[in-house]
Order: sequence, then structure tokens, then C-alpha cells
Amino acid sequence: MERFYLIVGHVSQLELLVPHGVRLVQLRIKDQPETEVRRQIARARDFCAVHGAQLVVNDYWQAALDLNCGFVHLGQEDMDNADFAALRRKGVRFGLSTHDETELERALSHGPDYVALGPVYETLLKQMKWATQGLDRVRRWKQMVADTPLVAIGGLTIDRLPGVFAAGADSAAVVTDIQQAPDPEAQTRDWIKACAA
Ligand SMILES: Cc1ncc(COP(=O)(O)OP(=O)(O)O)c(N)n1
Ligand SMILES: Cc1ncsc1CCOP(=O)(O)O
Ligand SMILES: [Mg+2]
Repeated sequence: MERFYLIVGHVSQLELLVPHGVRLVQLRIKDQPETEVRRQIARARDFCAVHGAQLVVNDYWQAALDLNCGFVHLGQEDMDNADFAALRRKGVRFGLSTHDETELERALSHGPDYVALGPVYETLLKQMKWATQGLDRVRRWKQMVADTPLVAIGGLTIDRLPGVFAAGADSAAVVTDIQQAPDPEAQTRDWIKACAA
């Protein structure tokens, strides 16, 4: 699995950052009408195809199916309504969020293409009911998921990457440390270098 996993909130961010060498990018659109969501997903799909990046569609699994996207990310609430059989029929891969062992068991029962654990560190992006997981939990998750790739998410920075990978994460997902950097393009390049190291 790609070690650098970029998450953006708008297709324009994806178009700005993917050309710097991003290979795995999630489009995480919130609070937009469905027509706008679908417009952005279609644009992201075409842009990623040209640039050799894997697009992951957050939440909107039906739109991903309709628009022929190959990868979705689903949280625990998203999983309640998701049609896993339809995703499988169309060969759409999926990653699933987990925060505790019950959720992990549920996620693994679906045979996901990756499991995400968060928030590893405190995140500024959204209010979460979960305490920070810390690196011990990353280590434990890696033992429990075995061959399923593990994505660490939440409060990650370049300085924290060595610890996260040493603890067993296969991939590091990031929003804020890139979005709020003075120069998001330079920060993206630095993340790519740090993840390759
Ligand atoms: C890689 C990755 N991990 C976790 C999440 C969070 O998904 P979810 O719990 O559904 O929350 P929202 O992102 O939808 O607010 C994610 N998007 N990506
Ligand atoms: C969506 C999500 N789920 C768990 S932590 C998180 C936010 C991670 O983003 P950031 O890199 O901004 O802390
Ligand atoms: Mg979600």
C-alpha cells in the first residue's frame, strides 16, 4: 500500500497537489449538495486517471459506483447503509475506519482493502468522541489486522512519521498538516520524501 495518503476537501486541492507525486488521494467532501459532490468526484476521477493516482471517494459509495470510481472509504456510520455486495460486484475496493476493538472486528468481517485507525494523535479537523489512540494502539492494531494494510490517521505530522511507521502503520493519512501549511505544495513534496525514507 502507498505510504503517503493525502486527504483533501475539494477537487481543486486535489488538482493542485496530486501533480507533485501523490499516488493515493481521498476526496472528502462535506456539506455540499449531491450534484456538487458528484461533479467534483467525476472531475477528480478524470484528473487522477491522467496523473496515475488512485482516487478514494469518502462516504459517497453510491456516487462512486455510478461514476465508475475504484475505491471508497467508509466510516462505521457509513457502513450501516453501504451495499458491500454491490461494491464487490463492481470490483470497488474499500477502506474502513476503526476506533476500538468492536469496530475493528466489524470492519475485518467485511474483508476491507485497508483498515484505518484514528485519531492516533489529537486532530484539529473535527470533534471526535474518541481519545487519542497513541502508538501502542497502532502496534496492537497491526498485530490484529495481520495482512490487511493499516492506515494511521489523526494529527500526523512529518516529525511523527518515523514513529507511526515503526509502530506498524503501512500508510499515513493527512489532512491538516498539509492543508494548513504555509505552502501546501512544498509540504506535500516533503511528506512524499518523508514517507519514502
Ligand atoms: C483514511 C481515513 N481514515 C478515516 C477516515 C474517517 O472516516 P469517517 O469515520 O467516516 O469520518 P469522515 O471522514 O467521513 O468524517 C477517513 N475519512 N479516511
Ligand atoms: C477524518 C479523521 N478520522 C480520524 S482522524 C481524522 C482527521 C485526520 O485529519 P488530520 O490530519 O487533519 O488530523
Ligand atoms: Mg465517513
